[in-house]
Amino acid sequence: MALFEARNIHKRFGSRVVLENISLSFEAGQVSGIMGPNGAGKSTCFHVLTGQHRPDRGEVVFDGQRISGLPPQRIARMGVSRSFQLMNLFDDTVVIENVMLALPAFRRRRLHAMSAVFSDSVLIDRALAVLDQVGLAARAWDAAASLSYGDRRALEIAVAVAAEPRILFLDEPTSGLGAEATRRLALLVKRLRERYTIVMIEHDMRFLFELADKISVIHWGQVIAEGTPAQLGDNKWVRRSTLAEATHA
Ligand SMILES: Nc1ncnc2c1ncn2[C@@H]1O[C@H](COP(=O)(O)OP(=O)(O)OP(=O)(O)O)[C@@H](O)[C@H]1O
Repeated sequence: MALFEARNIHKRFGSRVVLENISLSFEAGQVSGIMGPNGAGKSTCFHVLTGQHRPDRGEVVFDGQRISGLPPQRIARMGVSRSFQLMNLFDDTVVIENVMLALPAFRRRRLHAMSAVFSDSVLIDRALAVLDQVGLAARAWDAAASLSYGDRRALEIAVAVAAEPRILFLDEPTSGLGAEATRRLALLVKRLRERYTIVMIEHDMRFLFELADKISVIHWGQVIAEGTPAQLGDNKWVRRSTLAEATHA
């Protein structure tokens, strides 16, 4: 059975139906991708999967348990972590603090003063281990605001990873990144896939096709195609988009 499933999801805003009847499944240990044109409903779908939106019909099941309708914080505590399209970091702090605040051990200790947090070697070691996973351990004590755009994206992923998820949702991880930062992010996702089940929305087809085991194409609020990158290479919509991307590159 898949680790995570969406079954017959329907979502409308007022009279606008955004998701018609979406079914998706993500296998443990795989990287799954979601692609589709602007406005197809990908972000809405992500919001439904991770609990920010409640579906009007259908259900979301994680590890055999129905999670649709639960508050997003509860879903997160069950092991579902996500990054957001807009970076969501504390800029007036150091890099490691962003990670420490997201550690379950931090919440369990109920430490309120940051000075207490910084003298807690267990929290520091755990946060450093997380930063090491994303290649930022050497920047731990630097100001968060001093990071490059690519490193900020890696820190955002570290914050999602700090929650010790079983499944990691990444919302357009390459958005705003240049070629070099995108290449480094691809290496990071390859490292993270050893530990986590990953689902990502992505516009960069080259990135997605290099990393994903399975890709679902969403269009008009429906899944119009699904398969391995090799299987999707022949899909009419995918070929058109790849061609468009190549001619704009
Ligand atoms: N909270 C909302 N209220 C009303 N309409 C919304 C809301 N959220 C999204 N929509 C509409 O739903 C449609 C799908 O939006 P969504 O952001 O899910 O698409 P997307 O595939 O992620 O697009 P993009 O690739 O541009 O990010 C759009 O027409 C959008 O205007």
